[in-house]
Amino acid sequence: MSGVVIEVEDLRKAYGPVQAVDRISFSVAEGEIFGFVGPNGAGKTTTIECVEGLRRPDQGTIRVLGIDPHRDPYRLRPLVGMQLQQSEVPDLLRVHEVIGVFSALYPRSVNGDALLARVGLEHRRRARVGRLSGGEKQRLFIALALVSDPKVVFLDELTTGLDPHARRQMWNEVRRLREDGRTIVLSTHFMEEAERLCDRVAIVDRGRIVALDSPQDLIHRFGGGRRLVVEVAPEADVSGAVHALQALPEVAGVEHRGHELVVTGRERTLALRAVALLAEQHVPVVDVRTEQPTLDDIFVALTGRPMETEVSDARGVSEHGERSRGVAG
Ligand SMILES: Nc1ncnc2c1ncn2[C@@H]1O[C@H](COP(=O)(O)OP(=O)(O)OP(=O)(O)O)[C@@H](O)[C@H]1O
Repeated sequence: MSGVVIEVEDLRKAYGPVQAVDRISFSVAEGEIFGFVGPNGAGKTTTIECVEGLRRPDQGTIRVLGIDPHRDPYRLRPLVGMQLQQSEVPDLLRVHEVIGVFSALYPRSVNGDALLARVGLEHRRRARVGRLSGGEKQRLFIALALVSDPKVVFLDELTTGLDPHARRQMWNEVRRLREDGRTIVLSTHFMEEAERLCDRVAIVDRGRIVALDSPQDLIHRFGGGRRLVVEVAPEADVSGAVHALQALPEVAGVEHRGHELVVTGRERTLALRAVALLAEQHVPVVDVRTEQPTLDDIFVALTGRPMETEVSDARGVSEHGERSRGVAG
């Protein structure tokens, strides 16, 4: 199979008039962390669930480990791990009971206690699911996805609703899955998550992949290059310096905003050359900082609009709301 674990060609799925997935093609290599990033309703879950065999596509071919998930679901099932959504595990069950129930679904499963130790939940073995914190629940869901010791793990919005600390812990868990030699496919609303975690990212918008590459290459290709922001003294006359900067081969553009000069370009030497030139021109510089483009910038560059994350924003607000109520009360 030459290291390709997942191959998807021309996937399409509509719900009535809504074309949720519109001609999506991609492949995932063995040992890769592959991410789908996009706003609510972009089609991430539909794509992942078609690949898992949980939803039937209207069109397209899918192979996971060489298996068609719709023709041969029982052969595929033990080879892939799927993270469940919160609501799918009864709150009253205890952690070890949930692991037991899931283990019974597979002909071969890993030791439940070893699995709980692996995700740092051994001390919560007898806790009821409803008593777990958000981060603990997500670790339980990772454990459940690993019950059959799968080669491929799907994680859909694993960190939505978690605080930054728990989110970072989750990232480490996902990295450890890759260190085991597994292949991971995840979806996220969070550009930072995709940037930090994924080897390659498919940016999805309105049912289509609008870009697919490593985060670094996407940033390099669509990020608009480097930005140097130079704060100058209020009394400085910068008109001559602006012209001189524009003449530098490294410089693509110069914008004068209040007391700041924003210098853009692609070369690594941009900052050094620009600062040296300002010194030569005796421009009094107060502060210099460089700004790197992010995947958020890429989304804007590709779609012409910012990535609105209504669900995650709404959850963020309610999280803060709960926290501030907790502090107040
Ligand atoms: N079972 C369904 N029935 C009807 N429409 C659906 C169904 N599932 C998804 N959709 C619609 O298909 C589109 C894609 O939804 P999908 O859940 O795949 O996107 P997503 O990128 O995962 O979004 P989110 O981040 O909100 O989960 C949306 O317009 C959604 O409303």
